[in-house]
Amino acid sequence: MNWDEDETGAAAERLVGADADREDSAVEAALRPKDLGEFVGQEKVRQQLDLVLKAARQRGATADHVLLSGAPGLGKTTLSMIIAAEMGAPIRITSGPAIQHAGDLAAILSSLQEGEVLFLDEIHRMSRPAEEMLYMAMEDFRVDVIVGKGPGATAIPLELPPFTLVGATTRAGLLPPPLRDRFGFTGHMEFYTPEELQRVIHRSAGLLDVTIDPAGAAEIAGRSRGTPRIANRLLRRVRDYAQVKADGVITREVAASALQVYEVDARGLDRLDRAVLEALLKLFGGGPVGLSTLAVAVGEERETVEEVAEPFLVREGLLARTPRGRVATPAAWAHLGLTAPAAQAGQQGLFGV
Ligand SMILES: Nc1ncnc2c1ncn2[C@@H]1O[C@H](COP(=O)(O)OP(=O)(O)OP(=O)(O)O)[C@@H](O)[C@H]1O
Ligand SMILES: [Mg+2]
Repeated sequence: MNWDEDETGAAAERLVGADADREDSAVEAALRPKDLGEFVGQEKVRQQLDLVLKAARQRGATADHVLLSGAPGLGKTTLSMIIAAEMGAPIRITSGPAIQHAGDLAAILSSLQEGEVLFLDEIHRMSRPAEEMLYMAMEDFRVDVIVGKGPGATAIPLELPPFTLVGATTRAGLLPPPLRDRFGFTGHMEFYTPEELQRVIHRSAGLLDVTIDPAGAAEIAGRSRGTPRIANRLLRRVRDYAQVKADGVITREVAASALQVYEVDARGLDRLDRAVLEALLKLFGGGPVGLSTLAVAVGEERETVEEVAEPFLVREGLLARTPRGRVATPAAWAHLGLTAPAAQAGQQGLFGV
């Protein structure tokens, strides 16, 4: 969806990138679960949302505004569509960056039907004036439309039908508190467990008419970085391989060979991730080393290393950011099959081991 925005080239083409690429956008519609029952994992959010929606339905009311926060590819857009489907309501989809002026938002709000779901993706990227208009719309179902300019400008109040705002953000921390407070329910999406991803993969394989055995699904799940979008993408690449090189059936061996071809390793690290780790271990003895030095060593921009490779390495407990620089953890040495030098052993206290 946002492959051409604030992303480096390296990030945009990554097989293990969490943002949607063009192909994803085309096939995702077909793979999206249509109701809460089909939605895999996220037990807590699902249960809570189920209650919110059931209660609203019983009262014959419009559901409260919902905020969904979580990393890219975890199912925020999917869940917003499920909310509309569960409420039997139409859905209007827009995004923060698409709303440049308060007038853009006023136009959307004033054309909503009663009970409609308004999905506002990347809500943290909305302009300030639009955000303020949204406060009033969410709370009082009313907006003030400003007509004219300067001293002669007048505010014309406009009543809105009750609607449900579903906001999505990858950065809940960036939302101003007044906006956050106006949501009746906030769902925090977590990364998926390998078992949950396995279920996602089996489900998608069924829809794509691909034969896969449980071990094959487990192999792909383990490399999908806790993210259904990546799981679905890897499944499609493995399917290509299975079709060309094997008899079309995805087994553990087929999945592992395919992902080796695509340079996605057993833990979901790709070439860039491994290059960063290898430089850190082999050239700098595990660190600490400054970000700029590390970036030069792998021939990448500082930002690419910091924003594209590091977050996952940190999440996986392979790399730590310390005030003195980047440091490899014992798990990093183990993952690359290398032995930490003796001096490194003394640093292990850093990681509580
Ligand atoms: N719980 C789930 N069960 C099954 N499939 C899922 C689930 N969550 C996400 N998916 C699949 O993952 C893909 C990405 O999901 P979605 O577009 O909803 O993510 P997102 O959180 O909106 O990402 P972004 O932050 O990039 O907008 C979809 O194709 C969907 O089919
Ligand atoms: Mg989305």
